Formats: sequence, C-alpha cells, structure tokens
Amino acid sequence: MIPLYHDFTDTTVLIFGGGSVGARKAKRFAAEANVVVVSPTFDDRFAEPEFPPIERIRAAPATTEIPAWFDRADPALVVAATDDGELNAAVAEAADDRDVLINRTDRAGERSVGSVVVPATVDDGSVSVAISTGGQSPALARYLREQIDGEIEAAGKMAELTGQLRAELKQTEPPETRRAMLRAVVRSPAVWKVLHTGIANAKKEAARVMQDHRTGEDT
Ligand SMILES: C[C@@]1(CC(=O)O)c2cc3[nH]c(cc4nc(cc5[nH]c(cc(n2)[C@H]1CCC(=O)O)[C@@](C)(CC(=O)O)[C@@H]5CCC(=O)O)C(CC(=O)O)=C4CCC(=O)O)c(CCC(=O)O)c3CC(=O)O
Ligand SMILES: NC(=O)C1=CN([C@@H]2O[C@H](COP(=O)(O)OP(=O)(O)OC[C@H]3O[C@@H](n4cnc5c(N)ncnc54)[C@H](O)[C@@H]3O)[C@@H](O)[C@H]2O)C=CC1
Repeated sequence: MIPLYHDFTDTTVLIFGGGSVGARKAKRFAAEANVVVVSPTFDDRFAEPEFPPIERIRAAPATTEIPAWFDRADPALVVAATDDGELNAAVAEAADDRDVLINRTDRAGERSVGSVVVPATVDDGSVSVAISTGGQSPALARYLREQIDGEIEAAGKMAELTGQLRAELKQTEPPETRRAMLRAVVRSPAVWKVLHTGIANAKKEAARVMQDHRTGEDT
C-alpha cells in the first residue's frame, strides 16, 4: 500500500450502511465530497447537530440491486460498511467492474486493485498526518493518532509562514539558496516558539534566521 492524498471535491462518495462505521466514514468524506448514505437504519450520530450535511436514503438494497445504485450516484469512491458480508462483497464487485475506488470496512487482509484503506489522520491547518498499520491494527492507528495530535500543534502556522516565504523567495533567490533558507526556518526552535504570537512576528524571526544563513553563520 502506497499512501497518496486524493482530492474528492465535486465528486460523490456512496456509502452502504448507516451504522457507527458508516457514520464515521460519512463524516470524514463529507469534509470534501458529496456523500450519499444508503441504509435501512441510521445510527444516532447522523442526527447530531454537528453532523455535516449529507444525503440519507432509507433503503435496504439486495445484492442484485447494487449496480443500479452505482448508476444512480456515479460515485468516485464507495464504502461498503454494512454488517452483511455478502452485500459488502457485492459492493466491492460492482466497484471493481466499474473501476470505482472501494473502501471495504469489514476486511483487513488481501486487497484487489482500487481497494483503499482509510487511515487515522491528524490535521493542523493544511498539514495532515495519516497513519495506517497496513490493516493490521486499527486500534494502534487510533492510539498513534492521539499521540501525534499534540506533536504537530503549530505545524499549520509553520506551513502558512513558509508557504508565504517560499512564494517571496521564488522571486528573489536561486533554488539552492531558497532551499537552504526554508530548511533553516522549519528547523529553527526560535521560529516555532514565536509562531503562536502570529505570522507577522514569526516572519521577523524567520528573516533573522534566513539572514544568518545567507551570511554563512551557524543557525
Ligand atoms: C482495514 C481498515 C479498512 C477501513 O475501514 O478503511 C479497517 C478495518 C477494520 N477495523 C476494525 C475495527 C476497528 N476499527 C477501529 C478504528 C478505525 N479503523 C480505521 C481504519 C481501518 N479499519 C482500515 C485499516 C487502517 C489501518 O491500516 O490501520 C480508522 C483508522 C480510520 C477510520 O475508520 O476512520 C479508525 C480509527 C480512527 C481514529 O480514531 O482516528 C477500531 C478502534 C476503535 O473503534 O476505537 C476498531 C476496534 C479495535 C480493532 O479491531 O483494532 C475491524 C474489525 C471489525 C470487527 O471486529 O467486526 C476491521 C475489519 C477487519 O479487521 O477485518
Ligand atoms: N473499518 C472499521 O473501522 C470498522 C469496521 N467494522 C466492520 O464494519 C461493519 C459495520 O460496523 P458497524 O457500523 O459498527 O455495524 P452496525 O450494525 O452498527 O451497522 C450496519 C449498518 O448496515 C446497514 N445495512 C444492513 N443491510 C444493509 C443493506 N442491504 N444495504 C445498506 N445498508 C444495510 C444496517 O441497517 C446498519 O445501519 C461491521 O460488520 C464490521 O465488520 C467494525 C468496526 C470498525
């Protein structure tokens, strides 16, 4: 498995199964995609006030009816999250026939082409860390996610700062110098320290770090 980031903007994610797992995946994909959940029953989580807007369709399709749901929704990705293994298998088969990405939530072992795993993720601004255990131990993925949560605090601001500096340096510095300067900024404890006081302050500290670097002094 090779981790990739995939943009689901303006696509549909079709989820079969409205239990706790269907709810978790729906929430996750709704951050970007149009989510449609097909299920005869829906977990209470779907009714929570902070639950994102998604389309709920109350139905219990039979395995033979699955392809028609694909035609109707035209999904970029489907999630098989029912408690019926046969139905989940039919969803995976329909996805395979149509080259649609499939996340099978009831399987951790061998996978077909187009089968994807949803990792545990931590976000801070535009920075995200994704953790997979290769399907071996989702509980461990969750635990590591909780550990890393505090670790990447301020990374979003650092990305914003160095994103701005990078755009500016592209106008003035040759690639080698720019690379060395940006590497020095992200490694500077002084810049990390002032980040919480705002980007403007951090920019001043970064300017010092970059100047030191340019003149060859040890940072
Ligand atoms: C293969 C994968 C497919 C996929 O769903 O993409 C899969 C499969 C299965 N999970 C099962 C169980 C649990 N899953 C969790 C939690 C999460 N599971 C997630 C992903 C994945 N789960 C993919 C692999 C990821 C990897 O590579 O590590 C996370 C990371 C992301 C998310 O789902 O959003 C999310 C944590 C989110 C967070 O908190 O950050 C917990 C822990 C808990 O609930 O506290 C338990 C109970 C404890 C345990 O079993 O470990 C079962 C058995 C079901 C049964 O026994 O019936 C199967 C099926 C099987 O094993 O056959
Ligand atoms: N990947 C993961 O992180 C995890 C995966 N699992 C797996 O995911 C499956 C679902 O787990 P839960 O959500 O906890 O189960 P659940 O029993 O709470 O939910 C199952 C849902 O599927 C619906 N359903 C049943 N037949 C259907 C049909 N024909 N079409 C559409 N929907 C249908 C049910 O109405 C229910 O809403 C489990 O069987 C388990 O194998 C379980 C825990 C974690």
